[in-house]
Amino acid sequence: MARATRSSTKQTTLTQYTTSPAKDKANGRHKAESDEEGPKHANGKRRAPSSSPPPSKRTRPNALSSKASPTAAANALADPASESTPSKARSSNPANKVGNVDTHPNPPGADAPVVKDKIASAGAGARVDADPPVGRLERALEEHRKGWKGGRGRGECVVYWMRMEDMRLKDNRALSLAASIAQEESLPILAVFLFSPGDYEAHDRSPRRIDFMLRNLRSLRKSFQELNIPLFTASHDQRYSLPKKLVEVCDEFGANAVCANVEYEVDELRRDESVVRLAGGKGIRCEFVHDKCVVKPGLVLTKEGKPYTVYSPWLRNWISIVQSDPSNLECASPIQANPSSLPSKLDKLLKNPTPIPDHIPGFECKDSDKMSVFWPEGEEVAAEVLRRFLHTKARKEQLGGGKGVLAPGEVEDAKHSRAMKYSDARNDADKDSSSRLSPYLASGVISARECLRQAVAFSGRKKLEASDRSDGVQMWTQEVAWRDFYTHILAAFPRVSMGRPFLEKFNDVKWEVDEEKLQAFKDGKTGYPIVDAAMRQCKEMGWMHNRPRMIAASFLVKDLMLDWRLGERYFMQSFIDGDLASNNGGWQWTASTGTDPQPYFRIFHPTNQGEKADPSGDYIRHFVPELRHLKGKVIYAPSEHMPAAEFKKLGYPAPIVDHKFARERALRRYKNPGSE
Ligand SMILES: Cc1cc2nc3c(=O)[nH]c(=O)nc-3n(C[C@H](O)[C@H](O)[C@H](O)COP(=O)(O)OP(=O)(O)OC[C@H]3O[C@@H](n4cnc5c(N)ncnc54)[C@H](O)[C@@H]3O)c2cc1C
Repeated sequence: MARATRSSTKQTTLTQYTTSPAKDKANGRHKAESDEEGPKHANGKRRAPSSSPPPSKRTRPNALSSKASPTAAANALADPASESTPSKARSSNPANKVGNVDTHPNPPGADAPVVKDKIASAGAGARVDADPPVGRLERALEEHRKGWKGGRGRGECVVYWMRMEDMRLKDNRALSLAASIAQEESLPILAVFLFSPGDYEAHDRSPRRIDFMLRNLRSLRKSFQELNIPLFTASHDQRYSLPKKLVEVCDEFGANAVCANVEYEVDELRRDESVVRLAGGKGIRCEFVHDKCVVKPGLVLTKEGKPYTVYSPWLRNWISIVQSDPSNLECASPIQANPSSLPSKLDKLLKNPTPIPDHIPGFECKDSDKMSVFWPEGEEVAAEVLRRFLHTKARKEQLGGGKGVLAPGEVEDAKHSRAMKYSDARNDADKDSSSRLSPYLASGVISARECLRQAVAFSGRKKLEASDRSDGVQMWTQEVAWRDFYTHILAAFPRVSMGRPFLEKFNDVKWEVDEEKLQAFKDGKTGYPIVDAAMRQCKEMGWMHNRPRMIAASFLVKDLMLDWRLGERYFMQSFIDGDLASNNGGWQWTASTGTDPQPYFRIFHPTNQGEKADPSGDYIRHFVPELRHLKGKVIYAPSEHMPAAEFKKLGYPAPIVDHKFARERALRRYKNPGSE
């Protein structure tokens, strides 16, 4: 019988979603922030980030009426005029249609207008922040639990609804919970995965991310089969009616209960709220549990009980919560196999599984073979990627995709491993200095808890410590915490995912509209070698080292003066590790519009940044072959250092913008949003 120990199936509930954000004046730091240009105070210190003005008025959350009918809830979710995450244009895919209203009115390629359409109004943003969807889901669950009078009594299974952010069997809270309910009710587990192209489209999912999802799902199907657990798959085009589809599947297989891990994007939370009402109305027990973050969003609060908006004090609080409550890092109970004899429908499904397609139409991954080498799928792979980070040395030949994250030739050396050297080397893009776990964490192929448990065990400490930035492992722990931080921000201030800047005062910053420059940026042809190497790494690997991500993002926003949302979107559409919270957080930090952002007057110099991020120049040489014969400093700014005729022979573009001019323009426009 599939089962798990209930005690370790952590089922956390929301503590508080406040009605006004903190005016947190504490001075937080983002990684690698000290080498930008910018005015200094007389004491030599750079100015602290400006504090973050909240949307002016917030109202108390409206408790959802317990009398709301399932249909009403479903209709509310399906209302195209509701403040859901705005969508992008892709095609005439029927998924774009809600009733007769086309939710994606712009033709593909018209990037600038599409981004405009993705921006919710200030009012809509403030309203969604005032009553965040995660709180609404929690309240719906509470009502559901209170009103629960037992299920159908004669159900045939318990459904674990897997989604694209929790693609693992190990340390999976919703799966463990499903297993424990199944054990109590003496029922088998059924795993369900519903493909939702409309959601992938609305969230700018990249074909590589979708391909990675499909590859992992195939690997998981085998693991499920070994446990006699059938996996049901189906594709559903109308994303707003996905809750209905799920409940139909539950009905078809006679499910008593359905369990899933919470996803923190606005649309997903609204969808799940609808699932609770629809399924509850049919006598199906519903459980959504917190799993993505180490500490549940809503738990790390200021003394005033408000969400933090600055990283450093948030981190201190986060660490003390993790240290004082070991259950935060506890592994969810392993599940056991289903009984050998299954109800006939499940038995049939186990023997004749529903298909996992090669691709999802509209998301064909042209370089799937290459991606499978760079980023192989599966839980064992993720575990080995983590092990190598902790135990093996950095390699120059691994700066690109090479033979992938599991390329042979690794050198075991726990004393000088990438983790041990992380404090000093994490910003070096010219070798594999970081873990490269982000694709696995973003798809939930490994849990953040597991990463931290392994890091603690490796360090020989008894508990998580993360205060010492000179200690590689502790420093890395703080990076994993950024993932929690940005998810907490998304949960508490959901408007950030609706195109709204966290610092509303920067909403009016004037952006350029320049398709040619945008294209040059995407193609890695800006004439700034470090930016071009970064953008070509993105094209080549579907991934980028963190430092080049920051440099490239800064170049788009502050040098080209193009809307940060264009870059946010392009990264999501390109990366295999696309995660809405981290991507949005990274872009808003760089654009100086986010929580605890890079102050607007500190502008990366793309040439100096090249020298810092790529001290050997090998990163540029690898990704920009036109420059592979250049030696010394010339590689960071060839047009400046070489005679014009020599430079021309390289076949490499001259800079598409003058940095000095661009810097002054950015300072002007940020200082007085709305002005030229
Ligand atoms: C503009 C921009 C966009 C970004 N978009 C994404 C994205 O879509 N998905 C994504 O996972 N990360 C994103 N990041 C964060 C970061 O760049 C990547 O997580 C990191 O480069 C992944 O490499 P790694 O796994 O080797 O990281 P490591 O340095 O080994 O860190 C370990 C893990 O910690 C987490 N992490 C580290 N730094 C950050 C950070 N600044 N913010 C959030 N999480 C972090 C990641 O899960 C990462 O895998 C973005 C950063 C910027 C500046």
